[in-house]
Amino acid sequence: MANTPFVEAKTHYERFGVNVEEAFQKLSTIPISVHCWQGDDITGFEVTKRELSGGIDVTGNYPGKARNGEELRADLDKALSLIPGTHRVNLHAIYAETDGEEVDRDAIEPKHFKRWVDWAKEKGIGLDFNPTVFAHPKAEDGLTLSHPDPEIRTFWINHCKASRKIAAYFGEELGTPSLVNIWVPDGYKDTPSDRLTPRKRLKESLDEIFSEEYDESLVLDAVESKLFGIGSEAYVVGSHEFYLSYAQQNNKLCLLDSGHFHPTETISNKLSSLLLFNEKVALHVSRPVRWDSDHVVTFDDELKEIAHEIIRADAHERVNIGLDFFDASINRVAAWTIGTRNTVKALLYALLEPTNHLKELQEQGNFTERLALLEEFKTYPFGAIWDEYCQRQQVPVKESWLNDIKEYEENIQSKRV
Ligand SMILES: C[C@H](O)[C@H](O)[C@@H](O)C(=O)CO
Ligand SMILES: [Mn+2]
Repeated sequence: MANTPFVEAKTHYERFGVNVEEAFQKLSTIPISVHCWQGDDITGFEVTKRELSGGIDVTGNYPGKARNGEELRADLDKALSLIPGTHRVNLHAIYAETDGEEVDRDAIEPKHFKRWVDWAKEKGIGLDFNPTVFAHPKAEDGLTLSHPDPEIRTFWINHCKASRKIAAYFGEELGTPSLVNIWVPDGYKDTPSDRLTPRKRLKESLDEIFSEEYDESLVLDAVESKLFGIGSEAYVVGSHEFYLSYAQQNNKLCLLDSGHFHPTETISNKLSSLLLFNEKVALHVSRPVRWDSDHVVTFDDELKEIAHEIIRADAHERVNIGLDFFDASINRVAAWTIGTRNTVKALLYALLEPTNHLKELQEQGNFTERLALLEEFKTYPFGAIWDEYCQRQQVPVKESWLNDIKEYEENIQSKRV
Protein backbone atom coordinates (compact mmCIF):
# COMPACT_ATOMS: atom_id res chain seq x y z
CA MET A 1 0.00 0.00 0.00
CA ALA A 2 1.27 3.48 -0.86
CA ASN A 3 2.25 5.80 1.99
CA THR A 4 0.07 8.84 2.70
CA PRO A 5 1.67 12.21 1.88
CA PHE A 6 2.07 12.76 5.63
CA VAL A 7 3.91 9.47 6.28
CA GLU A 8 6.07 10.11 3.26
CA ALA A 9 6.85 13.69 4.36
CA LYS A 10 7.64 12.59 7.90
CA THR A 11 10.46 10.34 6.71
CA HIS A 12 12.28 13.33 5.22
CA TYR A 13 12.35 15.12 8.57
CA GLU A 14 13.12 11.95 10.51
CA ARG A 15 16.34 11.52 8.55
CA PHE A 16 17.58 14.52 10.51
CA GLY A 17 16.24 13.25 13.82
CA VAL A 18 13.17 15.49 13.89
CA ASN A 19 10.31 13.96 15.88
CA VAL A 20 7.13 15.13 14.16
CA GLU A 21 4.83 13.72 16.84
CA GLU A 22 6.71 15.64 19.52
CA ALA A 23 6.47 18.77 17.39
CA PHE A 24 2.68 18.35 17.16
CA GLN A 25 2.45 17.85 20.90
CA LYS A 26 4.51 20.95 21.71
CA LEU A 27 2.67 23.09 19.18
CA SER A 28 -0.69 22.21 20.67
CA THR A 29 0.42 23.80 23.97
CA ILE A 30 1.43 27.17 22.49
CA PRO A 31 -1.36 29.76 22.70
CA ILE A 32 -1.53 32.75 20.41
CA SER A 33 -3.29 35.79 21.86
CA VAL A 34 -5.78 36.75 19.17
CA HIS A 35 -6.56 40.48 19.22
CA CYS A 36 -10.26 41.25 19.33
CA TRP A 37 -9.83 44.59 17.51
CA GLN A 38 -9.40 43.06 14.05
CA GLY A 39 -13.12 42.19 14.26
CA ASP A 40 -14.45 45.75 14.28
CA ASP A 41 -11.62 48.04 13.15
CA ILE A 42 -10.81 49.08 16.76
CA THR A 43 -14.24 50.68 17.15
CA GLY A 44 -15.21 49.20 20.53
CA PHE A 45 -18.54 49.47 22.31
CA GLU A 46 -18.35 52.80 24.10
CA VAL A 47 -21.65 54.67 24.20
CA THR A 48 -20.03 57.76 22.67
CA LYS A 49 -18.15 56.60 19.59
CA ARG A 50 -14.83 58.32 19.02
CA GLU A 51 -12.64 58.53 16.01
CA LEU A 52 -9.50 56.42 16.08
CA SER A 53 -6.43 58.43 17.05
CA GLY A 54 -2.93 57.92 18.38
CA GLY A 55 -1.26 57.65 14.99
CA ILE A 56 -2.80 54.30 14.03
CA ASP A 57 -5.21 53.83 11.18
CA VAL A 58 -7.56 51.21 9.76
CA THR A 59 -8.35 51.39 6.06
CA GLY A 60 -11.11 49.68 4.07
CA ASN A 61 -14.86 49.30 4.48
CA TYR A 62 -15.59 45.63 3.90
CA PRO A 63 -19.19 45.06 4.96
CA GLY A 64 -20.35 43.06 7.96
CA LYS A 65 -18.19 44.24 10.83
CA ALA A 66 -19.23 43.27 14.35
CA ARG A 67 -21.29 45.96 16.09
CA ASN A 68 -21.53 44.64 19.63
CA GLY A 69 -20.17 42.04 22.02
CA GLU A 70 -22.43 39.26 20.84
CA GLU A 71 -21.43 39.72 17.22
CA LEU A 72 -17.75 40.11 18.00
CA ARG A 73 -17.75 36.94 20.11
CA ALA A 74 -19.64 35.06 17.40
CA ASP A 75 -17.04 36.19 14.85
CA LEU A 76 -14.22 35.14 17.14
CA ASP A 77 -15.93 31.78 17.68
CA LYS A 78 -15.99 31.31 13.92
CA ALA A 79 -12.34 32.28 13.46
CA LEU A 80 -11.15 30.15 16.38
CA SER A 81 -13.02 27.16 14.95
CA LEU A 82 -10.82 27.41 11.85
CA ILE A 83 -7.47 27.75 13.63
CA PRO A 84 -5.69 24.68 15.02
CA GLY A 85 -4.96 24.68 18.77
CA THR A 86 -6.35 26.43 21.83
CA HIS A 87 -5.66 30.13 21.91
CA ARG A 88 -6.34 33.26 23.94
CA VAL A 89 -8.24 36.46 23.18
CA ASN A 90 -6.77 39.90 23.71
CA LEU A 91 -9.21 42.68 24.64
CA HIS A 92 -8.96 46.45 24.73
CA ALA A 93 -10.68 48.55 27.37
CA ILE A 94 -13.09 50.00 24.77
CA TYR A 95 -14.70 46.54 24.55
CA ALA A 96 -16.37 47.04 27.94
CA GLU A 97 -20.10 46.25 27.89
CA THR A 98 -21.89 48.87 29.93
CA ASP A 99 -25.49 48.30 28.75
CA GLY A 100 -25.94 51.83 27.44
CA GLU A 101 -24.45 53.53 30.48
CA GLU A 102 -21.78 56.14 29.77
CA VAL A 103 -18.72 54.97 31.69
CA ASP A 104 -15.51 56.90 31.20
CA ARG A 105 -12.23 55.05 30.84
CA ASP A 106 -11.07 55.74 34.39
CA ALA A 107 -14.24 54.17 35.77
CA ILE A 108 -14.38 50.83 33.95
CA GLU A 109 -14.80 47.84 36.21
CA PRO A 110 -14.55 44.05 36.07
CA LYS A 111 -18.35 43.80 35.86
CA HIS A 112 -18.22 45.44 32.42
CA PHE A 113 -16.29 42.42 31.15
CA LYS A 114 -18.40 39.70 32.74
CA ARG A 115 -19.82 38.57 29.40
CA TRP A 116 -16.33 38.20 28.01
CA VAL A 117 -15.33 36.15 31.04
CA ASP A 118 -18.41 33.90 30.82
CA TRP A 119 -17.68 33.31 27.15
CA ALA A 120 -13.98 32.61 27.77
CA LYS A 121 -14.87 30.19 30.56
CA GLU A 122 -17.20 28.32 28.28
CA LYS A 123 -14.47 28.04 25.68
CA GLY A 124 -11.73 27.25 28.20
CA ILE A 125 -9.49 30.08 27.02
CA GLY A 126 -7.56 32.90 28.69
CA LEU A 127 -8.04 36.63 28.20
CA ASP A 128 -5.42 39.37 27.89
CA PHE A 129 -6.03 43.09 28.22
CA ASN A 130 -4.98 46.55 27.05
CA PRO A 131 -5.89 49.94 28.44
CA THR A 132 -7.15 52.09 25.53
CA VAL A 133 -5.04 55.21 25.79
CA PHE A 134 -6.16 56.84 22.55
CA ALA A 135 -9.39 57.78 20.73
CA HIS A 136 -10.53 59.96 23.61
CA PRO A 137 -10.84 63.74 24.19
CA LYS A 138 -8.11 63.49 26.85
CA ALA A 139 -5.69 62.13 24.24
CA GLU A 140 -6.52 64.75 21.64
CA ASP A 141 -3.10 66.41 21.56
CA GLY A 142 -1.29 63.09 21.37
CA LEU A 143 -0.06 63.15 24.97
CA THR A 144 -1.40 61.03 27.82
CA LEU A 145 0.76 59.48 30.55
CA SER A 146 3.51 62.02 29.81
CA HIS A 147 1.18 65.01 29.52
CA PRO A 148 2.37 68.25 31.18
CA ASP A 149 -1.11 68.61 32.72
CA PRO A 150 -1.26 66.50 35.91
CA GLU A 151 -5.04 66.13 35.61
CA ILE A 152 -4.72 64.41 32.25
CA ARG A 153 -1.94 62.20 33.53
CA THR A 154 -4.01 61.22 36.54
CA PHE A 155 -6.96 60.33 34.33
CA TRP A 156 -4.84 57.92 32.28
CA ILE A 157 -3.05 56.56 35.34
CA ASN A 158 -6.45 55.71 36.79
CA HIS A 159 -7.49 54.10 33.52
CA CYS A 160 -4.40 51.89 33.55
CA LYS A 161 -4.99 51.00 37.19
CA ALA A 162 -8.59 50.06 36.38
CA SER A 163 -7.29 47.96 33.47
CA ARG A 164 -4.94 46.00 35.73
CA LYS A 165 -7.81 45.36 38.13
CA ILE A 166 -9.86 43.96 35.27
CA ALA A 167 -6.93 41.77 34.22
CA ALA A 168 -6.66 40.45 37.79
CA TYR A 169 -10.34 39.52 37.58
CA PHE A 170 -9.64 37.66 34.32
CA GLY A 171 -6.71 35.88 35.96
CA GLU A 172 -8.78 34.86 38.94
CA GLU A 173 -11.81 33.72 36.98
CA LEU A 174 -9.98 31.94 34.18
CA GLY A 175 -7.03 30.48 36.09
CA THR A 176 -4.40 31.85 33.73
CA PRO A 177 -2.52 35.15 34.11
CA SER A 178 -3.77 38.00 31.97
CA LEU A 179 -1.16 40.02 30.12
CA VAL A 180 -1.86 43.74 30.46
CA ASN A 181 -0.03 45.66 27.78
CA ILE A 182 0.41 49.40 28.08
CA TRP A 183 0.90 51.25 24.84
CA VAL A 184 0.55 55.05 24.74
CA PRO A 185 0.82 57.20 21.63
CA ASP A 186 2.71 60.07 23.29
CA GLY A 187 5.10 61.90 21.06
CA TYR A 188 5.78 64.94 18.88
CA LYS A 189 5.39 65.53 15.18
CA ASP A 190 8.48 67.69 15.05
CA THR A 191 11.86 67.92 16.69
CA PRO A 192 11.43 68.30 20.44
CA SER A 193 13.33 70.88 22.45
CA ASP A 194 13.25 68.60 25.48
CA ARG A 195 13.22 64.82 25.19
CA LEU A 196 13.94 64.13 28.81
CA THR A 197 11.05 65.76 30.67
CA PRO A 198 8.21 63.84 28.94
CA ARG A 199 10.13 60.58 29.50
CA LYS A 200 10.58 61.44 33.16
CA ARG A 201 6.84 62.01 33.45
CA LEU A 202 6.03 58.76 31.64
CA LYS A 203 8.34 56.91 34.04
CA GLU A 204 6.62 58.48 37.05
CA SER A 205 3.17 57.64 35.67
CA LEU A 206 4.17 54.02 35.14
CA ASP A 207 5.62 53.83 38.66
CA GLU A 208 2.30 55.05 40.00
CA ILE A 209 0.30 52.58 37.85
CA PHE A 210 2.44 49.66 39.02
CA SER A 211 2.48 50.73 42.66
CA GLU A 212 -0.40 48.33 43.16
CA GLU A 213 1.00 44.80 43.26
CA TYR A 214 -0.70 41.80 41.71
CA ASP A 215 0.38 38.21 41.92
CA GLU A 216 2.07 36.94 38.75
CA SER A 217 -0.44 34.13 38.63
CA LEU A 218 -3.09 36.77 37.88
CA VAL A 219 -1.47 39.67 36.06
CA LEU A 220 1.59 40.03 33.84
CA ASP A 221 2.48 43.61 32.96
CA ALA A 222 3.94 44.53 29.59
CA VAL A 223 5.06 47.84 28.07
CA GLU A 224 5.08 48.39 24.30
CA SER A 225 7.51 50.72 22.60
CA LYS A 226 7.33 52.43 19.22
CA LEU A 227 9.67 54.34 16.97
CA PHE A 228 7.13 56.66 15.34
CA GLY A 229 3.46 57.07 14.51
CA ILE A 230 1.39 59.38 12.36
CA GLY A 231 1.77 62.70 14.15
CA SER A 232 4.69 61.50 16.27
CA GLU A 233 7.23 61.17 13.50
CA ALA A 234 10.07 63.00 15.23
CA TYR A 235 9.80 61.68 18.77
CA VAL A 236 7.95 58.99 20.69
CA VAL A 237 8.20 59.23 24.46
CA GLY A 238 7.92 55.46 24.98
CA SER A 239 10.81 54.46 22.75
CA HIS A 240 12.42 51.01 22.69
CA GLU A 241 15.32 52.05 24.92
CA PHE A 242 12.92 53.65 27.36
CA TYR A 243 10.73 50.58 27.79
CA LEU A 244 13.55 48.07 27.57
CA SER A 245 15.21 49.82 30.51
CA TYR A 246 11.93 50.28 32.35
CA ALA A 247 10.94 46.63 31.95
CA GLN A 248 14.32 45.41 33.12
CA GLN A 249 14.48 47.65 36.16
CA ASN A 250 10.91 46.92 37.20
CA ASN A 251 10.51 43.27 36.32
CA LYS A 252 7.96 43.92 33.58
CA LEU A 253 7.65 42.37 30.15
CA CYS A 254 9.11 44.29 27.25
CA LEU A 255 6.66 43.98 24.35
CA LEU A 256 8.09 44.05 20.84
CA ASP A 257 5.69 44.93 18.04
CA SER A 258 7.10 43.92 14.66
CA GLY A 259 5.80 47.14 13.10
CA HIS A 260 7.41 49.47 15.61
CA PHE A 261 10.98 49.66 14.39
CA HIS A 262 12.93 50.94 11.42
CA PRO A 263 11.69 49.15 8.27
CA THR A 264 14.83 47.01 8.00
CA GLU A 265 15.06 46.31 11.74
CA THR A 266 13.56 42.99 12.79
CA ILE A 267 12.26 41.83 16.14
CA SER A 268 13.42 38.27 15.43
CA ASN A 269 16.99 39.49 15.85
CA LYS A 270 16.17 41.01 19.25
CA LEU A 271 14.57 37.98 20.88
CA SER A 272 17.70 36.08 21.89
CA SER A 273 19.14 39.16 23.60
CA LEU A 274 15.95 39.88 25.49
CA LEU A 275 15.59 36.25 26.53
CA LEU A 276 19.08 36.29 28.04
CA PHE A 277 18.18 39.10 30.40
CA ASN A 278 14.44 38.68 30.96
CA GLU A 279 12.36 35.78 32.19
CA LYS A 280 9.54 36.66 29.82
CA VAL A 281 9.07 38.66 26.65
CA ALA A 282 5.84 39.66 24.87
CA LEU A 283 5.19 40.11 21.17
CA HIS A 284 2.76 41.85 18.88
CA VAL A 285 3.21 40.01 15.63
CA SER A 286 2.20 42.30 12.80
CA ARG A 287 3.24 43.02 9.22
CA PRO A 288 4.50 46.50 8.49
CA VAL A 289 4.34 47.34 4.80
CA ARG A 290 6.65 50.35 4.45
CA TRP A 291 5.42 51.69 7.79
CA ASP A 292 3.53 50.41 10.85
CA SER A 293 0.61 49.54 8.59
CA ASP A 294 -0.62 46.52 10.59
CA HIS A 295 -1.27 44.30 7.57
CA VAL A 296 -2.48 40.74 8.13
CA VAL A 297 0.42 38.49 9.06
CA THR A 298 1.61 36.31 6.19
CA PHE A 299 3.92 33.29 6.14
CA ASP A 300 6.88 35.48 5.28
CA ASP A 301 10.55 35.40 6.18
CA GLU A 302 10.26 37.52 9.30
CA LEU A 303 7.37 35.51 10.71
CA LYS A 304 9.36 32.31 10.17
CA GLU A 305 12.44 33.86 11.74
CA ILE A 306 10.45 34.98 14.81
CA ALA A 307 9.15 31.42 15.20
CA HIS A 308 12.65 29.97 14.71
CA GLU A 309 14.09 32.22 17.38
CA ILE A 310 11.39 31.23 19.90
CA ILE A 311 11.79 27.52 19.20
CA ARG A 312 15.59 27.51 18.92
CA ALA A 313 15.78 29.15 22.33
CA ASP A 314 13.24 26.65 23.68
CA ALA A 315 11.36 29.74 24.85
CA HIS A 316 7.79 28.94 23.83
CA GLU A 317 6.74 29.19 27.48
CA ARG A 318 8.60 32.46 27.99
CA VAL A 319 7.32 34.39 25.00
CA ASN A 320 3.73 35.63 25.07
CA ILE A 321 2.81 35.69 21.41
CA GLY A 322 0.09 38.18 20.56
CA LEU A 323 -1.13 39.47 17.21
CA ASP A 324 -1.69 43.06 16.17
CA PHE A 325 -3.08 43.69 12.70
CA PHE A 326 -6.23 45.26 11.39
CA ASP A 327 -7.44 45.14 7.85
CA ALA A 328 -10.92 46.39 6.97
CA SER A 329 -10.54 45.77 3.23
CA ILE A 330 -11.17 42.02 3.48
CA ASN A 331 -13.51 39.80 5.46
CA ARG A 332 -12.45 40.41 9.05
CA VAL A 333 -13.00 36.82 10.21
CA ALA A 334 -10.86 35.67 7.31
CA ALA A 335 -8.18 38.19 8.35
CA TRP A 336 -8.00 36.61 11.82
CA THR A 337 -7.99 33.14 10.32
CA ILE A 338 -5.22 33.87 7.83
CA GLY A 339 -2.97 35.71 10.29
CA THR A 340 -3.38 33.27 13.16
CA ARG A 341 -3.11 30.13 11.03
CA ASN A 342 0.09 31.56 9.60
CA THR A 343 1.52 32.18 13.05
CA VAL A 344 0.75 28.61 14.14
CA LYS A 345 2.09 27.37 10.82
CA ALA A 346 5.36 29.25 11.34
CA LEU A 347 5.77 27.68 14.77
CA LEU A 348 5.29 24.21 13.28
CA TYR A 349 7.76 25.07 10.54
CA ALA A 350 10.28 26.05 13.20
CA LEU A 351 9.59 22.93 15.25
CA LEU A 352 10.52 20.79 12.23
CA GLU A 353 13.98 22.27 11.98
CA PRO A 354 16.83 19.98 13.13
CA THR A 355 18.04 22.76 15.38
CA ASN A 356 20.75 20.85 17.25
CA HIS A 357 22.34 19.68 14.04
CA LEU A 358 22.36 23.19 12.60
CA LYS A 359 23.75 24.64 15.82
CA GLU A 360 26.57 22.08 15.74
CA LEU A 361 27.42 23.00 12.17
CA GLN A 362 27.71 26.63 13.22
CA GLU A 363 29.90 25.79 16.21
CA GLN A 364 32.16 23.77 13.92
CA GLY A 365 32.41 26.71 11.56
CA ASN A 366 30.80 24.65 8.82
CA PHE A 367 28.92 27.54 7.26
CA THR A 368 28.68 25.87 3.84
CA GLU A 369 26.59 23.01 5.19
CA ARG A 370 24.62 25.35 7.47
CA LEU A 371 23.58 27.49 4.50
CA ALA A 372 22.99 24.50 2.23
CA LEU A 373 20.68 22.77 4.71
CA LEU A 374 18.82 25.92 5.71
CA GLU A 375 18.06 26.46 2.03
CA GLU A 376 17.15 22.84 1.24
CA PHE A 377 14.77 22.63 4.21
CA LYS A 378 12.77 25.45 2.69
CA THR A 379 11.41 23.07 0.05
CA TYR A 380 10.94 20.03 2.29
CA PRO A 381 7.36 18.68 2.18
CA PHE A 382 6.11 20.87 5.01
CA GLY A 383 2.58 21.21 3.57
CA ALA A 384 1.68 17.58 4.20
CA ILE A 385 2.75 17.88 7.85
CA TRP A 386 0.75 21.08 8.31
CA ASP A 387 -2.32 19.47 6.73
CA GLU A 388 -2.02 16.50 9.08
CA TYR A 389 -1.79 18.83 12.07
CA CYS A 390 -4.95 20.68 10.99
CA GLN A 391 -6.75 17.40 10.48
CA ARG A 392 -5.80 16.08 13.91
CA GLN A 393 -6.84 19.38 15.48
CA GLN A 394 -10.17 19.02 13.70
CA VAL A 395 -9.97 22.23 11.72
CA PRO A 396 -10.25 22.60 7.95
CA VAL A 397 -7.32 21.47 5.85
CA LYS A 398 -5.71 23.76 3.26
CA GLU A 399 -7.97 26.51 1.93
CA SER A 400 -11.19 24.60 2.64
CA TRP A 401 -11.81 26.99 5.56
CA LEU A 402 -12.73 29.59 2.96
CA ASN A 403 -16.03 27.79 2.44
CA ASP A 404 -16.86 28.29 6.11
CA ILE A 405 -16.10 31.99 5.77
CA LYS A 406 -18.21 32.33 2.62
CA GLU A 407 -21.13 30.63 4.34
CA TYR A 408 -20.69 32.75 7.48
CA GLU A 409 -20.53 35.92 5.44
CA GLU A 410 -23.65 34.99 3.51
CA ASN A 411 -25.72 33.87 6.50
CA ILE A 412 -24.48 36.14 9.26
CA GLN A 413 -22.21 39.05 8.34
CA SER A 414 -24.09 40.23 5.27
CA LYS A 415 -27.24 40.62 7.38
CA ARG A 416 -25.57 43.28 9.56
CA VAL A 417 -26.89 46.42 7.95
C1 LIG B 1 -4.62 48.68 19.09
C2 LIG B 1 -3.26 48.30 19.63
O1 LIG B 1 -3.21 48.30 20.97
C3 LIG B 1 -2.22 49.17 19.08
O2 LIG B 1 -2.11 48.78 17.73
C4 LIG B 1 -0.82 49.11 19.71
O3 LIG B 1 -0.54 47.85 20.20
C5 LIG B 1 0.10 49.50 18.65
O4 LIG B 1 0.77 48.68 18.11
C6 LIG B 1 0.13 50.92 18.21
O5 LIG B 1 0.87 51.09 17.08
MN1 LIG C 1 1.05 46.71 18.92
